[in-house]
Amino acid sequence: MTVRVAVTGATGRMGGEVLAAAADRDDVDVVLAVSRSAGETVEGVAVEAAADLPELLAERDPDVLVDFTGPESCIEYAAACAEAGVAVVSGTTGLGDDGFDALREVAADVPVLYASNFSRGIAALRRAVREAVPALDGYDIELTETHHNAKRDAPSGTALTILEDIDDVRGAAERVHGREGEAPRTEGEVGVHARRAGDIAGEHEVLLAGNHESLSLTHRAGSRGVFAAGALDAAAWLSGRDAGWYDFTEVLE
Ligand SMILES: NC(=O)C1=CN([C@@H]2O[C@H](COP(=O)(O)OP(=O)(O)OC[C@H]3O[C@@H](n4cnc5c(N)ncnc54)[C@H](OP(=O)(O)O)[C@@H]3O)[C@@H](O)[C@H]2O)C=CC1
Ligand SMILES: O=C(O)C1=N[C@H](C(=O)O)C[C@H](O)C1
Repeated sequence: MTVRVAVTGATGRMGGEVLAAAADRDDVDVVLAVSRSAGETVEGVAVEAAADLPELLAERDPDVLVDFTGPESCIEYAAACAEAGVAVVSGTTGLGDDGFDALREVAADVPVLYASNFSRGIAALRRAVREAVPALDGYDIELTETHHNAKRDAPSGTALTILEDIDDVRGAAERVHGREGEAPRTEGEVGVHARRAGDIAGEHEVLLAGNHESLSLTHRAGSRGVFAAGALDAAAWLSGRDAGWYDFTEVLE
């Protein structure tokens, strides 16, 4: 079955990657691509006005919308999907508690699959972290993420997800964002470091150190294509499901 896909933020880095990845697959068909500035063609797809999204959803009847945009637009576009009965796959980060609450409201009406990272490698890293942290009780933990110089939010959505994983298995910890001046480590804190440089697609390292040893769990995305592929796998998986909140790990099971 071919899943009819709509893409928001079509002129953005990830929007373009999703359109490029979709062109190489026969399980998805892009029926709509929108941007705040209509008129461009991206990967051979004509980009239409995001302001017309409600009407365009009714007219093109996509099964799933794939959204990599900004926190405000993600919620606006998802609300339009709730009205139109269109499922939502979103990887937009920086949503904050209010944004997640709003997205969960959308999930009362349509299926919503959210992931701060659509790579399989990060899913595996998260499993490894959840195993390593309790196995290395008392070890210091430092989390470092590195991204391109145009990224808006810090720390990355993936870093926040990994921090939640650590809290889940070890109990809530104090997070120390960078250090400066007289700043000795306190027991149990997790150091969090965000680097921004060049066009790095995304790197995350969890460092555990203690007992005269250290363990470093590192993931590097070689290109944004890995995220686009995961998001389209999620779209194909989500189509036709009941309204509700879904996780990328369910796609990988
Ligand atoms: N979960 C994952 O695996 C991944 C998540 N991301 C996340 O995806 C998001 C987009 O990243 P990226 O593509 O690099 O960013 P870009 O800035 O390149 O693209 C985002 C696009 O979203 C649209 N947009 C941005 N702000 C607004 C707004 N206020 N209102 C309406 N539209 C807006 C714009 O598209 P237009 O002008 O066409 O409307 C913009 O080009 C980020 O949150 C990033 O963290 C990125 C990679 C992987
Ligand atoms: O903005 C990006 O580029 C990325 N954002 C996501 C995040 O915030 O974790 C995922 C990926 O690392 C790329």
